Amino acid sequence: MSTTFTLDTGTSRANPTPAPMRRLTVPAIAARKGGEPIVMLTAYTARTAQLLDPHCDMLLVGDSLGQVIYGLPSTLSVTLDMMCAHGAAVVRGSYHSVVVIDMPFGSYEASPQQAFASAARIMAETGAAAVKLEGGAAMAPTIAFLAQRGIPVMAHIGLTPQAVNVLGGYGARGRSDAEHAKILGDARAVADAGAFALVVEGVVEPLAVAITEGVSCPVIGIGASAKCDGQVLVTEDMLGMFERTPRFVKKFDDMAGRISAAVAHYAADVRGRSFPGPDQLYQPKP
Ligand SMILES: Nc1nc(=O)c2c([nH]1)NC[C@@H]1CN(c3ccc(C(=O)N[C@@H](CCC(=O)O)C(=O)O)cc3)CN21
Ligand SMILES: CC(C)C(=O)C(=O)O
Repeated sequence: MSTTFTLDTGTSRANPTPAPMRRLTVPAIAARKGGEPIVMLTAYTARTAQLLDPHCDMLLVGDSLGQVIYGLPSTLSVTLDMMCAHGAAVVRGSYHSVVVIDMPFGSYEASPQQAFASAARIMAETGAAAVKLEGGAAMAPTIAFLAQRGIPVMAHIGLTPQAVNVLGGYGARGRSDAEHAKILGDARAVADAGAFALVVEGVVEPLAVAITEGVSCPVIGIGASAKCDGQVLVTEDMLGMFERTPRFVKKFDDMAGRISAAVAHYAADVRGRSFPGPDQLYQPKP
C-alpha cells in the first residue's frame, strides 16, 4: 500500500512530503492475516525511514543494526540505548508504517517484569507502536504479560540470532522432524500468548507453510517462504550494501558498487582539481 501525496511542490519518491494521514495500526496489521502480503523492511535512520515508508506496511528497527551499522560481530552487544536512539529516528522519519523495535539481548529474558520495564522505556522514548523479541514457548508468558499491559509484541522464532551460541551458527532450522515439531509448537505458543504477528526466520519451506496455516496471526517470513503472510529483509542486504549476505537475500540493487564508483569519481575530481567547479563556487558581489 503506498501513500498518496497531495502536495506537488518539490515532492518526489526521494523527497516525500506526506499528506496528513493516520499511521497504520497494529490491529490493522493483525487483520491482514491471509490477505494482501505485508511488506516490511529494516530501517535504522530517519532518512532511510523516509525513503522506505511510503512503500512499506511496517518498518523494523532491528538489532541487526549492531552488525550493519556498528560493525559488531553479532547482535549480542546491542544495547537499549542504541535501540532507543535509532528507534526514535525512524519514528521521526516515518508517517505511514507501523514501527517495530527489537528488544536487545539481555533486556527481556530474565522475567516478564524485566521485559516490561525495557519495553516501556522503548515505547516511551521512541513513540513506536510495538516491540519484537526472540524466542518461542519459553517467551510465551512474557509475551502475554506485555500484550495484556498495552505493549503489542511481534514474536521471532526459528533462526533466532541472539541464540547463536546455543544454536551453533546461523544455519537454517527445522530440517529434522523433532525440530519441525518444536518450532511449530513455538509458533502456536507465541500466537496463543497474544503476539500480534510473528517473524519466522531461516526455516525450510514446508515448516514456514505449516506455521502460516497453523496460527491466526500474520506470519512474516525471512528465509522462509513466499507463502507467508508477509516478508522482511535487512534493507542494506536487499540494496546490495552489506558485505556478506545469507542465501535468503535477493539483491535488488548493487549500491556498494554504485557508491564505490561515485567515490572513485569524486577522488579523481579532487586530485584533478576539477571539483569544485563553477556551479559549486560562491561568487563575489558584482
Ligand atoms: N545484514 C544482516 N542481515 C541479516 O539478515 C541479519 C543480520 N545482518 N544480523 C542479524 C541476523 C543474523 N542473520 C543471519 C546471519 C548469517 C546468516 C548466514 O550466514 N547464513 C548462511 C548459512 C550459515 C550456515 O549454514 O551456518 C547462508 O548462506 O544462508 C544467516 C542469517 C540474520 N540477521
Ligand atoms: C532480520 C530481521 C528479522 C531482524 O530481526 C533484524 O533486523 O534484527
